[in-house]
Formats: sequence, C-alpha cells, structure tokens
Amino acid sequence: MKNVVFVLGAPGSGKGTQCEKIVHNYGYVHLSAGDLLREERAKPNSKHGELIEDYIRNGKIVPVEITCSLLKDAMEKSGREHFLIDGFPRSDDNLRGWNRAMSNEVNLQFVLYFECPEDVCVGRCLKRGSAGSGRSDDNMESLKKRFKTYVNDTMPIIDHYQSLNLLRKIDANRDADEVFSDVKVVFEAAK
Ligand SMILES: Nc1ncnc2c1ncn2[C@@H]1O[C@H](COP(=O)(O)OP(=O)(O)O)[C@@H](O)[C@H]1O
Ligand SMILES: Nc1ccn([C@H]2C[C@H](O)[C@@H](COP(=O)(O)OP(=O)(O)O)O2)c(=O)n1
Ligand SMILES: [Mg+2]
Repeated sequence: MKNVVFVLGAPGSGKGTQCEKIVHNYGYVHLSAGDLLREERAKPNSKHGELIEDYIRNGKIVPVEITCSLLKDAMEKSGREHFLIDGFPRSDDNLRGWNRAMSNEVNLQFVLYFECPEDVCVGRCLKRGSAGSGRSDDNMESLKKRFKTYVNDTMPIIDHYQSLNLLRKIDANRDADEVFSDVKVVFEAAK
C-alpha cells in the first residue's frame, strides 16, 4: 500500500521549502502538483499546455483529471511507497477526483498545513518572482487571483481534513528552520 501526506498552505507559505527538508530527513518522494503541471506545460507535444498556462496565470485550479493522472504516473514511475503531495488537493474537484481514482490504493497518513498570513505569503512570492523564479504567476495580478482561489476553494478542503482529525497545523510565519523543527515533531509522531 502506498502512503501519502498531503501538504497544503497558501502560495508562498513554504510548502516546497519544507518538503525538501522532509525528503532529506524522512526519505519521502516529493511530488509538487504545481511543478508537475509546469513540466507538462513545457512539453512541446502536450495536449494540455495552453489550458495549464491559462489556469496557472489566472490562479485557477486545473481540472483534476489532468493533475491526478500526472500524480499517479509520477508515483508509479518512482517505484517508491511514501509520498509528499504538495499543493494538492486544492479544491472540491481535486478532492473528489483523487478519492475516485486513488483512495482504494493509497493510505492518507495526515495533511500538513502551513499557516501563514497573506501579506507575508504575498511578500515571499513577489520576492521569489523578482529573484527570477521564471513563474508567470509570481506577480501581483496573478497573486490576487491565487489568494482568492485559496480562500474560496482550498480553505474548505483544509476545514474538511480538520473535521476528520487529519490536519497537522504548523505556524509557518517563522524562519524556515524553526518551522521545520515543528514539522519534525509531526513526522516523528507518525513513525
Ligand atoms: N520560513 C520562511 N521564511 C522566509 N522565506 C521563506 C520561508 N520558507 C520559504 N521561503 C521563501 O519563500 C518563497 C516561497 O517558498 P516556497 O517553499 O516555494 O512556498 P510554496 O511552495 O508554499 O509556494 C521562496 O522564495 C522561499 O525561498
Ligand atoms: N492541485 C493543483 C496545484 C496547482 N495548480 C496550479 C494552479 C496554481 O496556482 C499553480 C501553482 O501551484 P504551486 O503549488 O506550484 O504554487 P505555490 O507553491 O503554492 O506557490 O499551479 C493546480 O491547478 N492544481
Ligand atoms: Mg510550491
């Protein structure tokens, strides 16, 4: 049986940064839904490239059939058993699509949630953009849309996992190493 930890939090809350540290310490495979979508968009023969670019630039959530099949392929190709799925499920469509396709073959261990004020997250994303992230959505116009989507579509998913007692909430408005010391407590408890 494969094991999954979902990693949620606003854009810029530090999901990718913390996932890297988890990989080094706990040997999970890190799969970022956003990274997989950007990779798919970059393929010259991708059927979905234009759609993905439109959704990303406008801060909308790509239809789950696309994202879930990218995740499923990456999980199968890895040949591994423990996965950090970063930035997913971000909407009701994501959650339903995942449950339909994957819930029978995957055990959800818990959901890591990085809590961080919006102004701090926006500042981090703008800094990431001006440092040359090359991302078409690290600008103020896209960020406004991304946060609207986060509040409207993703917060209900976070509440859902809270009600299932699966949410592990971390204060992400601190130095990355301090954040990680709390992340470690969660992973040690799950061993
Ligand atoms: N705890 C932190 N304090 C300050 N900056 C951070 C912290 N964690 C990450 N960052 C920086 O903020 C930006 C967004 O972090 P990232 O890990 O990519 O977040 P996400 O994947 O949630 O968007 C990156 O440029 C990263 O280097
Ligand atoms: N489950 C997902 C995850 C990301 N996306 C798209 C829409 C998101 O705004 C972009 C970027 O996501 P990504 O997780 O890389 O962004 P952050 O790390 O939160 O800054 O990708 C999606 O459509 N569905
Ligand atoms: Mg990220």
